[in-house]
Amino acid sequence: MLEGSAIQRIALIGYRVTGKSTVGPLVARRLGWRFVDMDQVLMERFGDSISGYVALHGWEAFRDAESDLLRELSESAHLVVATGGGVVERETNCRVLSASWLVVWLDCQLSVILNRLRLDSKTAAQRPSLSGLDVVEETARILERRRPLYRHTAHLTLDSSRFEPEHMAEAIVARLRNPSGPVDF
Ligand SMILES: Nc1ncnc2c1ncn2[C@@H]1O[C@H](COP(=O)(O)OP(=O)(O)O)[C@@H](O)[C@H]1O
Ligand SMILES: O=C(O)C1=C[C@@H](OP(=O)(O)O)[C@@H](O)[C@H](O)C1
Ligand SMILES: [Mg+2]
Repeated sequence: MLEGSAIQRIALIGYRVTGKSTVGPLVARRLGWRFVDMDQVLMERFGDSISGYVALHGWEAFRDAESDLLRELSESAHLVVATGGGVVERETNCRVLSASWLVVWLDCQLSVILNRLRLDSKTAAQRPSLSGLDVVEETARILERRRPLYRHTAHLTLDSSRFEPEHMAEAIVARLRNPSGPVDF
């Protein structure tokens, strides 16, 4: 487990639409730290949407770029990062995160995820199909596979189906200031 005084960076992990990109800036603002959304940086590097890039180059190329960026960010201090939902697909990423970040898993109920996926305007450009299956089947299957990876990698878990973004940001800051506090909300 990380020591409180050693925590220099916070990573938000979790499935698509669990609120990583929404909660991250709220945490950074409270701490006076920098916020980075990995998907935004990757789209700037690609000069393309995630959907456009994956259609041309495939998921492995996306995962390579994502892993390179995570390693780069792991050199910085006073940083809050919203990862992409698939960052845990690479074991090396999980090891890097657990070792040198305070990792917060935003968990969420399947029904809420499906609803947010349908409503969120970023879905078409930033969340291309992972499997070719229909979205309900894909989400259920991939969530089941990833949940143990998120759980294993995280130091703190918050239920994004139950809490508002501001409330979760508050809980994350409280955990940073008191590392022996509760690990689940
Ligand atoms: N705790 C929450 N309660 C209600 N809506 C939320 C919550 N967190 C995120 N949302 C909404 O869900 C959508 C996806 O959020 P986003 O931050 O982009 O998720 P992620 O980065 O995890 O994919 C947005 O429309 C956002 O407003
Ligand atoms: O679930 C995934 O594998 C992905 C999630 C997306 O990010 P969000 O979790 O912010 O939607 C984005 O990184 C990309 O489409 C891959
Ligand atoms: Mg996001």
